[in-house]
Amino acid sequence: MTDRFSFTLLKTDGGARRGRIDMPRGTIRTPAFMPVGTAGTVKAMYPGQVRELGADIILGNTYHLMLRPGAERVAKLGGLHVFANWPHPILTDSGGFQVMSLAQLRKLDENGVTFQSHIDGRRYEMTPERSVEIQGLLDSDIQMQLDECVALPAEEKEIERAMQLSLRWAERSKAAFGDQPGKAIFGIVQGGDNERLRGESASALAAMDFKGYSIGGLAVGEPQAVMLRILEMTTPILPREKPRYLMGVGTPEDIIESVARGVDMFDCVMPTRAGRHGLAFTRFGKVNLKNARHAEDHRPLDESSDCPASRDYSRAYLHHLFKSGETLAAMLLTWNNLAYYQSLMAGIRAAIDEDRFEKFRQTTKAGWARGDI
Ligand SMILES: Nc1nc2c(CCNCC3CCCCC3)c3[nH]c(NCCc4ccccc4)nc3cc2c(=O)[nH]1
Repeated sequence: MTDRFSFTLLKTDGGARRGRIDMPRGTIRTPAFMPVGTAGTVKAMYPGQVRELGADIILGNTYHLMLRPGAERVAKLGGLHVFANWPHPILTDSGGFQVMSLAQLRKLDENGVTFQSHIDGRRYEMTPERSVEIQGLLDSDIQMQLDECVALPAEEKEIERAMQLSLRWAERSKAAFGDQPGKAIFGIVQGGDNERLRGESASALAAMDFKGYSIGGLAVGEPQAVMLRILEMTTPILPREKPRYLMGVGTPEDIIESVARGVDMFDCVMPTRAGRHGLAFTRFGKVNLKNARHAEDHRPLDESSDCPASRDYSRAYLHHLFKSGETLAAMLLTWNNLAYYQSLMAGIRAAIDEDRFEKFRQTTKAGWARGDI
């Protein structure tokens, strides 16, 4: 065990990196997929199940928790790990991205963002300092600076304004975080789809000596090719010996292509949210179980899987559960999807360990392309 945050780059294979983050609450094997939790655990899953699937770390939801039950109350109840019975590492976002996508009547200025709760209309002010305070009250292990993410496409001057503001907020967030050896705060690279601005953001943040770096401002409406081009020119500017976290990404294909371009950590609501809506991720591709073509298909999603949700239930039964609006539908498909995502990450890590990542990438993508499954 360790009393401080440390990242070890164990191996590289082309652009892909295999690493490990050691923290007081546990070790995170990278490349890592981090399931998104709402009140600190993952919808339709038991914490123990999420852990058994191989998740070393999950996301907590700063925006949601600060509104209800409130960060101070979570602290009074022992912090998020105790509250939600997840004793392993938790990463929290700063909340700014969610404010801009979920809150009403939000106003952003130099000091921060003020908004009204979408739950009860109460007014809040989120500054870099308050965001760090909230993430501290949640007892988050890996915290994010407050930043401003612009949706794409956007004007260059708008992207530049938001990127420069985010750099000033990076300084304030890091100052507010201070020195907490067992925890980390990450800077967030912005700059939209503009390579000059991305370079300025990444270089300035690298000089601020954060313990890790998030790549923000992507998966916000740009084509995948644009996201990958930005990754290609951003990761080489970031310190090699620190972890890179691509925020909000993504599909299995996004993940494998981003690993190839030097990304270590991922989060996305896709496997959990899509699972609740009937979309199954498998090694053969995606299956929409609400589609009538599954109504009499006795095959499971993947008979060779070691996940009961993928192996022990027919597509016909899953189709029935979704058509009937049964709770078990969301439980089984969330379980299948997280099992698939974690098995993909385990396959990526093993492939890098054994110098066969490129072969793994081609074989895995070919499996998805099998079409009618
Ligand atoms: N600070 C910050 N966060 C970002 C996030 C939120 C990452 N997930 C947090 C997580 C916390 C707990 C609750 C859930 C969210 C992003 N998510 C996406 N794309 C998602 C694209 C997407 C993918 C699938 C479905 C919907 C949307 N781009 C993002 C860019 C940024 C960014 O620049 N700055």
